[in-house]
Amino acid sequence: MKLYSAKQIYKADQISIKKEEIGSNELMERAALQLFNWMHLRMQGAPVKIHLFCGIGNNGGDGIALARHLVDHGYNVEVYVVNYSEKRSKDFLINLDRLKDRKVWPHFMNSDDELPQIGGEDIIVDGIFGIGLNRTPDEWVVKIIQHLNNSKAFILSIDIPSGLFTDQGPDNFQAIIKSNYVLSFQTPKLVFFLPETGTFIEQWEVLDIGLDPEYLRVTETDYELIGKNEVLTMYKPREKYGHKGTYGHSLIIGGSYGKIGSVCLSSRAALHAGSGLVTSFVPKIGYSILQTSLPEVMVLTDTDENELTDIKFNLEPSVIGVGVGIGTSEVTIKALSSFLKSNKLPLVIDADALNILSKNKALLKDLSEDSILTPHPKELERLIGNWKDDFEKLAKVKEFSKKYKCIVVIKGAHTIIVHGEKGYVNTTGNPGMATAGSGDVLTGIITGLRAQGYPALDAAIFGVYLHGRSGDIAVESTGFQSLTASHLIANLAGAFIDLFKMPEPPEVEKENQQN
Ligand SMILES: NC(=O)C1=CN([C@@H]2O[C@H](COP(=O)(O)OP(=O)(O)OC[C@H]3O[C@@H](n4cnc5c(N)ncnc54)[C@H](OP(=O)(O)O)[C@@H]3O)[C@@H](O)[C@H]2O)[C@@H](O)CC1
Ligand SMILES: Nc1ncnc2c1ncn2[C@@H]1O[C@H](COP(=O)(O)OP(=O)(O)O)[C@@H](O)[C@H]1O
Ligand SMILES: [K+]
Repeated sequence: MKLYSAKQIYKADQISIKKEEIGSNELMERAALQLFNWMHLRMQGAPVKIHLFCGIGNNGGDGIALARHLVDHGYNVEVYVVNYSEKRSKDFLINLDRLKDRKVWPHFMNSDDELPQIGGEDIIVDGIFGIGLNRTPDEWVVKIIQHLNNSKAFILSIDIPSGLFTDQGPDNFQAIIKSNYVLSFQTPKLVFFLPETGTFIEQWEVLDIGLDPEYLRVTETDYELIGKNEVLTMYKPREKYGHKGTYGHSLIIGGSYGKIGSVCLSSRAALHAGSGLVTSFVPKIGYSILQTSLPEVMVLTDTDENELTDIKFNLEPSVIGVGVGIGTSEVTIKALSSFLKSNKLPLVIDADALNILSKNKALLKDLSEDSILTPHPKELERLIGNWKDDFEKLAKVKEFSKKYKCIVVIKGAHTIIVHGEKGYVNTTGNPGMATAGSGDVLTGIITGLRAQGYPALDAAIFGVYLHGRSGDIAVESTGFQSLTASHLIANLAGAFIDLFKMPEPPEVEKENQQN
């Protein structure tokens, strides 16, 4: 699913109005009806108090139009206009008049002097600012926003939590509504998925207001949301006459004294991801451990007992996953440096290999083309330096990706895969995956996919999706706390099978089928 910028949404808006020969207020009416239907379906006329806080732009206009529908259906409504500017939008004014026709008089708020009382069981509809926010709100508006956040009421935001910029980082975190639910028009916004701003959204849903499908289809976006539909097109079926050679050979290079487990996890994950053959290259200390715990995996060893000192092997793998558990000792840095200098094979680079690259930036130019780097936030910071907000981070990663012709997997709650100017935002995974070794499993999965001939970008995107999906399947039986990295491997099979599961029909349809 594409993630459109505010500029693109406004463009879609204009094109739709022109093509359909409708007024902009008709589009607002569509939006308001969608909002109303969503609420009405869930509330079924319940006499709960609904406080609608509306700005003076089109987001506020949506709120005012929604208020009219709620009033028409007998809901218990209180409307407030947060009067932060004299420049009221045309469609806001049209809808304000329509509301007044129903003898509903909003409270106009020009300061934070009189903040309304809001009960814990009430509902707040947040229509103060939408995607038109272009500067930090005034202090008195921030106070109102704080007042709403401090209430115990359920907050439903129209389009985007008020105070959140669509395409830039926030400068005042106090000025943002903390939404329980966001009903976002046509497209979710990138900020819903970034670590700094994603915390302002508990749940979101897209309402289709029928913006011009042609424009939406042909318009390229900087970011895409990755779900099942997106990865299904990448999936490579197994061939009837395929043999283990068809599905590639993964070489996992890693480990040091006390950290052989990471290599076990990566190697096992590569196998479960479908790699035809898997070999692990470890210090001697890892030999018996791997041979006993993973009979399917072949093992090569360094000349040193405890750490990697000389990475040499007599085989031609399809891809190499390097870095898990290697440490950053001088000898290992040397071994990795000379390996990278001579290597031409595709790479997946993780953990301490990334830390070594960070300390020895000259090595970055030795990476084979389309190498996949999988840093967690701390490793990323070492690699690209710190950032002022998530947008600066993304811009820096894009530059890095272009400069070194590599793919960067920014791991986190919504992992983002960056390739040049484009970012792919993953939707699977859960906080249970914040556990030791979880990243080692991801390295193995991506390596295993790359071995099977998936292009680098597909391997990174599909690998991240599968990793998260197996976490989501695992958590159903482990709970968040007890999920371990090994569960992620055990449930990878389920993640593959789930790709081809038909979606469950809604309950209503199931009942109809039975009758
Ligand atoms: N596009 C679509 O498909 C559809 C969109 N729809 C809805 O429209 C919403 C966008 O509406 P919008 O453009 O009127 O902007 P909105 O967010 O209401 O802000 C209002 C104005 O406030 C101003 N302003 C900005 N920051 C400020 C600040 N800190 N303090 C004070 N003032 C500030 C700024 O004007 P300025 O003062 O800069 O001239 C801005 O224009 C969108 O989110 C959705 O809900 C639907 O109706 C149907 C179809
Ligand atoms: N809250 C979360 N939601 C979803 N995925 C998460 C969350 N926390 C961590 N993960 C995933 O778990 C993995 C953790 O990787 P990493 O920090 O390298 O772990 P380790 O070094 O222990 O192997 C990443 O793939 C990350 O995206
Ligand atoms: K809003």
